[in-house]
Amino acid sequence: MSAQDINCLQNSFQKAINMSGSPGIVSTSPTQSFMNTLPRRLSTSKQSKALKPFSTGDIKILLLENVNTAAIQIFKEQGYQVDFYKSSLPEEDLIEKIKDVHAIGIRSKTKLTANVLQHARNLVVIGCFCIGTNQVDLDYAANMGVAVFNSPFSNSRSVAELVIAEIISLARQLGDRSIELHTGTWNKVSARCWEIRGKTLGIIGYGHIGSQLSVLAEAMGMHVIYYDIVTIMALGTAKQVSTLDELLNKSDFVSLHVPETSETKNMLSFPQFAAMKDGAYVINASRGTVVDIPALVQAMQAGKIAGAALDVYPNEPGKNGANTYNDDLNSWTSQLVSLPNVILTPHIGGSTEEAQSAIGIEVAHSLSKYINEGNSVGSVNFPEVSLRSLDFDQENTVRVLYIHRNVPGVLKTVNNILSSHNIEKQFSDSNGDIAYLIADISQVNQSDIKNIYDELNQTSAKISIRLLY
Ligand SMILES: NC(=O)C1=CN([C@@H]2O[C@H](COP(=O)(O)OP(=O)(O)OC[C@H]3O[C@@H](n4cnc5c(N)ncnc54)[C@H](O)[C@@H]3O)[C@@H](O)[C@H]2O)C=CC1
Ligand SMILES: O=C(O)C(=O)COP(=O)(O)O
Repeated sequence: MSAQDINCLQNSFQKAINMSGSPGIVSTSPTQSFMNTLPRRLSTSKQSKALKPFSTGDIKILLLENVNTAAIQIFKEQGYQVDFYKSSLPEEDLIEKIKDVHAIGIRSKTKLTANVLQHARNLVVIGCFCIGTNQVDLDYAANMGVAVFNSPFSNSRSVAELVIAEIISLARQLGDRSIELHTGTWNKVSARCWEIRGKTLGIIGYGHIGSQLSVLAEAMGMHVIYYDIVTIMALGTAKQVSTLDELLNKSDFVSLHVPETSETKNMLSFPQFAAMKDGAYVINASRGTVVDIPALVQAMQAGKIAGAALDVYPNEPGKNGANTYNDDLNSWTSQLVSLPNVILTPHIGGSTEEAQSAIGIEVAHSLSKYINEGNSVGSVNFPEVSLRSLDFDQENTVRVLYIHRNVPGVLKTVNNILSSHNIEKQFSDSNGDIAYLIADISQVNQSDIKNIYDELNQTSAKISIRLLY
């Protein structure tokens, strides 16, 4: 019987977060603990200092940014309380909402900064229902004992297909022809319209999306070169080049597929546009900070760049609607929209039915497994630890989930505390300053549970503790 079948329970603890110091200074103080098996539905009191079992029905999850219904269904099947919003929330509303939830699901828009996370008293896990995790302060979350999960490749194909469409659209000036005809102008031209066969595509960042794009582009007869900070096996007949400049010098189309980092900020700016071929095209479906848009505008006005497709922007509106994309958000908007052969899309690279439902299922399962079993495999900020499902058939078994600072002597201390019980299985790993131990212990009486919790809670390296039973 799996832990899910049994609707295994989760603990809870109230986190009192002391933000007077660095992000690393996070103290947790339990006000409750939980779990039991399904038939029991016991109430919990947030004020109580005693350990009280509670059901998955007590788990609160906040879902923002129109996370797919497949995820909502999975969470509801788990019995969690789901609070769902179509858009992101203004920061003050987010701070209010995040205070009491155990889990939050977001997409690329919601910024989970230290300033927001410090208010999260009960938070156990964050789900990014997308690829990028730059919107979350991952270190801060790890130091709070909060694991973060994403979906590393469920929307890669959707992005690659969009980019293929954009390469052809830019080469044939499709956007302009369509706008002209929508407004009554017949403009049949072939000047500076090209086939893409035989042209060179330069891919910056040859990861999941870049390499997928490479295969599709070659299938249409393009030559592919790529630049990446790591050496990556070429697919098909693509070739890795050793410098960004070499890629820029040789490419007819340049497409960016790097994450948002300090190194990728303004990766294409004035010098890089100057290094590109005359009449080249630029496509950015990675992150808005990667292309210096005023520099792009200038390069296009000068005729150096013949077209651009942008899916992402340094500032993006928090919700759909008219007049959300204007100069109030980005000072260069009016200049950009007045240029010919510029395709602007509202961050829809991963927005397909296929991608969104696959992401919904994948991330919802990751979150449920972490909440119900403590399984952190796939987490992007945490040691990856799992144990096979807790054996609920065996009486008096408790799973201990202990997140702690990665300092010497912790295992000895913890195992001393657990030593009067039978440690059935145990696994521990570390990731930088954070370490995570899972242990299943048997021969534990109900009366022992609070003692174990209290003793673990007094250990100096502890970040957070959950006991599942
Ligand atoms: N427009 C949209 O809707 C979507 C946008 N994205 C964005 O696309 C990005 C890439 O996604 P994946 O391909 O899945 O990521 P990935 O992690 O599989 O690949 C990224 C590649 O970029 C390389 N890289 C990192 N820093 C670099 C640098 N300074 N110079 C050159 N190469 C560098 C890495 O080594 C890696 O090979 C995501 O981080 C996300 O920001 C992802 C999905 C949808
Ligand atoms: O997956 C990503 O990183 C994306 O950029 C897609 O973001 P979204 O889910 O559309 O907000």
